[in-house]
Amino acid sequence: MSDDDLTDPQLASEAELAFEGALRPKSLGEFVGQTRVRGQLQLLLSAAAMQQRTPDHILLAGPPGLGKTTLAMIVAHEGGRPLRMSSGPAIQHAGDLAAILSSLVPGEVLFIDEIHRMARSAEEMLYLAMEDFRIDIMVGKGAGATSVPLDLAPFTLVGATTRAGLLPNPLRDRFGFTAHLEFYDEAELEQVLGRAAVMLGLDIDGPAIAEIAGRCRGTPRIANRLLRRVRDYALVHGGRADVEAVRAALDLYDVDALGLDRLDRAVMLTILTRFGGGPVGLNTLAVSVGEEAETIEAVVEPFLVRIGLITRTPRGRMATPMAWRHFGLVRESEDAGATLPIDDL
Ligand SMILES: Nc1ncnc2c1ncn2[C@@H]1O[C@H](COP(=O)(O)OP(=O)(O)OP(=O)(O)O)[C@@H](O)[C@H]1O
Repeated sequence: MSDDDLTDPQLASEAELAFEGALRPKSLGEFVGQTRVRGQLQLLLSAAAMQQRTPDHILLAGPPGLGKTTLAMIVAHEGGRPLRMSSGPAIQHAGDLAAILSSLVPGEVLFIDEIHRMARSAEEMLYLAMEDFRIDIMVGKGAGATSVPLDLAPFTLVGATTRAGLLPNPLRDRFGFTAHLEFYDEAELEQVLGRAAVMLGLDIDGPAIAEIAGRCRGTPRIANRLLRRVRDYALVHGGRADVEAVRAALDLYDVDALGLDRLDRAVMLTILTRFGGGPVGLNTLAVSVGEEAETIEAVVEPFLVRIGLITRTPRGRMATPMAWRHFGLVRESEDAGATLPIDDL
């Protein structure tokens, strides 16, 4: 994706990485929202500190951009522990994992992002490492191969996944605590934005913050990204970041009042105007929009379903009454696909 793809919750670029790093909350107290998860983590970390032991292994599950990496950093920071960062795709052999595990220092926090994408052989090595702080290393090949046990320093594994369902049960069961991160509500996003604006030294008013919060799809990463574009807009136009500036900046980047982008709108308008509101099957929809079915299913649809613009039925995707209203269209009749703008009625 490009840096301009403002509503993609995945991390975009090196520039964004640096920007995010500067805005990341450093403690649980600074971390906005996710009240339940924060309380649970606080308890887990405090109990470990009181008993002077490494905290249990933690699994953070949830969609991209909701704060999993940030929480892993906080777990290390709150306990004054060093942090090692890796990711599933970087661990393609058991040897990759053995190299990391054998060099951990006592109490270190090991963060593995996208842990569901780790190699199967490494996963199996991780079971023993998590349970007994030990791994077996195979030395030699064929009939002469022997396994040599290696003791590890006690560590806390923090795994992050956007696809908790893909993790094998033996791995999932070895985490002492699983946190399910939820999308943020608008009040929480306003707090995220307010905090980021202060850190950026941006002069922005409350209504402008609320306007951005409504468009960022419940995701702090998108909130911060939209704020960056609004800051640019205010800078170039030499004005304050007020509601007008937010609307102008986000209209320029094709992010509408609900946070829909160009592809979301193409999908919705296809369902509404070409298929009379549906039901329409995924593949037919994908061909009509000119996009991969997988992209529609994994990226576009979850958000449209979540905000109530479409429903999934056994016969395909259907637009809801809210969708007709949002696009200013009405369904002409049950069996006809044609639509008329509300203004024409
Ligand atoms: N609760 C929060 N309070 C304030 N800022 C947050 C919060 N959660 C996330 N952020 C901000 O959103 C950005 C993205 O968060 P983070 O990288 O932790 O998400 P993630 O869930 O790890 O995403 P991915 O799965 O793509 O790695 C960070 O820059 C962070 O500043």
